[in-house]
Amino acid sequence: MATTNVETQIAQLQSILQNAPKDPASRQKLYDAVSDMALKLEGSGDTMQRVCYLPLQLSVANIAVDLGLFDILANSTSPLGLDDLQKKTGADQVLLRRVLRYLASVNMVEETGADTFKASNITQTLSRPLIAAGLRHNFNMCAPAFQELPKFLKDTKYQNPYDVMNSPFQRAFQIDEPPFLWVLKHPYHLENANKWMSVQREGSNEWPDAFNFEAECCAGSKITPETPVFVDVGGGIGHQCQLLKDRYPNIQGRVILQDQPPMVAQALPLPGVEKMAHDFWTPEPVKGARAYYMRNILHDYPDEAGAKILRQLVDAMDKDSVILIDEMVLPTTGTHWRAAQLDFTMMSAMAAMERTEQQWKELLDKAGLKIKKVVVYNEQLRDSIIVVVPK
Ligand SMILES: C[S@@+](CC[C@H](N)C(=O)[O-])C[C@H]1O[C@@H](n2cnc3c(N)ncnc32)[C@H](O)[C@@H]1O
Repeated sequence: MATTNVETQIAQLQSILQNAPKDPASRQKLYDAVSDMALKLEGSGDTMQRVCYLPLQLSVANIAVDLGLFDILANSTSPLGLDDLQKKTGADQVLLRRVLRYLASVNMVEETGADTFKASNITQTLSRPLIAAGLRHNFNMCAPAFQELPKFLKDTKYQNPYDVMNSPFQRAFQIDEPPFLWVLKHPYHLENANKWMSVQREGSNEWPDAFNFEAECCAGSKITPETPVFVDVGGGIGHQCQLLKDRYPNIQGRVILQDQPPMVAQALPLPGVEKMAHDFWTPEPVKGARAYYMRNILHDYPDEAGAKILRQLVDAMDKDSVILIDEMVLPTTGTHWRAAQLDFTMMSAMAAMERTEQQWKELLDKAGLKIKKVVVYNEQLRDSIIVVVPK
C-alpha cells in the first residue's frame, strides 16, 4: 500500500516536471518550491552526506572543465562511451569512469547505459565558456577564502569583518593588498573573474525594466544638451551608460562615465557618452547632475568609507539632483540563498557586505542623505534602485 502511494506521488511529480512552465520566472518559482520541499523531505543520512560533501561537486566539476568533458558531451549528437571519451580527453579510462560516475550521480551528465554518457540540461549549462570560467573562478578564488573563513572569524573573535586589508581572502592567498588590486596582476584569475561577473546575473531584469529614468529624473526643469543627466560614478567600462543610451536613445543632456584612468582607457566605444577619469574619493567635478548613479560600489565598503564617497556627491548636487544607488537591498526575512551566498562572498573576499534597507538608511544617514524610494528590479537577488536625496 505504502509503495503504491509513493509510486503515485512520484508519478505526480514527474507530471509536474513534464508540464513545467517555460517562462523563466514561473519556472524559477516552481524550482524554488520543489527545492524547498526536497530539503524538508530530507532524512538525516542525506543531510549529513549532502552538506559534508558540498565542496566535492565544485572540485569534480573543475576536473570535468579541465578535461573538456562538458564540452565534448554537449557537442556530441549521440551518447559517448569510455573509448570515445578516452580518445578525446587523453585521460585514463579507470579514472574517467570514476569521474563520469560521480558526475552522473549529481546529474551533471546523464548515464545512458554501462559506461555510456550524454549531456544533461546541466552539462549544457556548464559547457558554456562563461559559466566554465565561473566554475574556475569560484573554485580557485572564492573557495580558498571560504575555507579560511571559520578560522578567520574565530581569530577575530567573531566580529563582523570591515577591513579590506584584513580579509579571509588575504589570509588564504597570503597577500597584503586588497584583492581587487592583486587580481589585476594575475591575468588568468582576472579573466575568469570578469567572465563570471558578466554572466552571473544573466536572464535577470535590468534596472530600466522597473525604473523609469526619464519620468523619475528628467521631469521638472528643462533639460538642455549641456545639462548633465547621468553620471555613472565608478562605472567600470560603461555597461550601464550603454544600457541607458539603448533604452533612452532620445535622451537630452550629458551622459558621463567616470572611473579610474586605466578603466576609462578600456571603456566600450559608447557613442554620445563622455568618458572622464575621476577618483571618487575626491570632490565630484560634475555639478548639478540630474542623477549620480553608482552600481556595486558601496557594497565594497564599510559605512564610514561609503559615507565619505557619498559626501563628494552631496556637495555637487543641486535641487533637482538625486543619487541612484544600484545595489541589493536584502529583505528582513526570507533572503534567497543566491543573495545570501553573495553576501558571504563579499565578506570572504573583501570584508564587505550586502545591506538591508535599515542598514542602507544607517549608511546614508552618515552622509546626510535619506531614501526617497526603493525600486526592486530583480526579486530573487533584490537588486534595487535606491533613490537618495539630501535630508
Ligand atoms: C565592483 S566594480 C563596479 C563597476 C560598475 N559600476 C559595474 O557595476 O559594473 C567597482 C568599480 O569601482 C572602480 N573604482 C575603484 N576605486 C575607484 C576610485 N577611487 N575612483 C573611481 N572608481 C573607482 C573600479 O575601477 C571598478 O570599475
